[in-house]
Amino acid sequence: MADTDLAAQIRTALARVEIPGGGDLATYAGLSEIIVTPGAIAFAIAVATGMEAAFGPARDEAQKAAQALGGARKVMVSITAEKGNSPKFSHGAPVPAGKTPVKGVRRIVAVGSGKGGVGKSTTAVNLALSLAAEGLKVGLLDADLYGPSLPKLLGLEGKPAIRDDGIFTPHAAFGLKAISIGSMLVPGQAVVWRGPMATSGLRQLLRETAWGELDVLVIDLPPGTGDIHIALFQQTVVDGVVIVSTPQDLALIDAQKAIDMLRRMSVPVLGLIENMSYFIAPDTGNRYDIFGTGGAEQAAADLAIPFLGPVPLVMSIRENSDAGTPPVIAAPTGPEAAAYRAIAQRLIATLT
Ligand SMILES: Nc1ncnc2c1ncn2[C@@H]1O[C@H](COP(=O)(O)OP(=O)(O)OP(=O)(O)O)[C@@H](O)[C@H]1O
Repeated sequence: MADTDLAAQIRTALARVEIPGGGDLATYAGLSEIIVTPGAIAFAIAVATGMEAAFGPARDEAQKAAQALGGARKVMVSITAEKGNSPKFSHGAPVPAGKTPVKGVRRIVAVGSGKGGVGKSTTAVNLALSLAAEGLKVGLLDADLYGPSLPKLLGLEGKPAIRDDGIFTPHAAFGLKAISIGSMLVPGQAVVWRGPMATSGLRQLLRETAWGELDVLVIDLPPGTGDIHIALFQQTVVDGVVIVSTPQDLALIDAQKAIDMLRRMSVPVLGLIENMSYFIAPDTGNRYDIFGTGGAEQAAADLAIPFLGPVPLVMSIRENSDAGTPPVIAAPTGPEAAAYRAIAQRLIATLT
């Protein structure tokens, strides 16, 4: 059945779900678009602030109705308090209480960037693998719900298995436990979830995955600062964030914004990684500091954050990543692997 037909069938079924105050969910103005992918069904019910609990039974019924039609798909129905009515998280506001850890996970390190395309996902994958190479049990979560790249970078195939109790079994990839919303989409399909659905999707990936016991969970964040970041940092104990930047970007205006947000939300900034820092010629192996040296250290010092190290600009990083074999696995003794390993070691020292 086409995804749109299934969405329409679900909407029809929601006509039998009563909502507080009379009426049914299908015609309720707060019902979002119903998103259907090969692995998931997601929609949100926007309610006035204070009405969240009253809508609980309607949500549960909606969940059942969607599950009955959705087969093996994972159903995510979230209730969200209407934006206009909810308290704003504004500059200088105190961080809300209620951050909780993730069961079985000792440390959470998120990888972020001020803007897109700086190599954040590539860095997150190779950093996670380098932490594993230091003997840690490592998980990797692709929280870049709008542009998931983990399936490609790790060569993940197929959807993650879902247990009878609805919990995801993560993929095993080069010794990591990995999960990505991208695995639940068909290739080329864009995620068009609006804020509340995206944050609820992230919450489920984070909390309803069988991580087992992990020393560290690395989270690949979306670029910039948005709903996903705020939701994650409000709800979850994150040990810190690593910021990836490129030398061209070292005015660091965008990174500065990300750091400001982290500080306001009381999330430690673990340090700066300078990606595509210097060039290694593929033929001679010679190093060229094409952007000069010392800029990143200086920028990190200006921002009062630790400098975790540079990663060279190497053709093989792109080629191996595109082929689904991370560079630290493809060439474990190469200069790129050494760079990621040095960063992982500094990070471990920062965390312990
Ligand atoms: N050090 C490097 N040397 C060579 N190529 C690199 C390096 N780091 C990343 N790349 C390449 O740059 C491109 C962008 O990298 P990546 O997808 O990791 O960026 P991103 O910041 O996560 O992007 P997005 O914002 O889209 O999620 C990819 O083609 C990747 O292979």
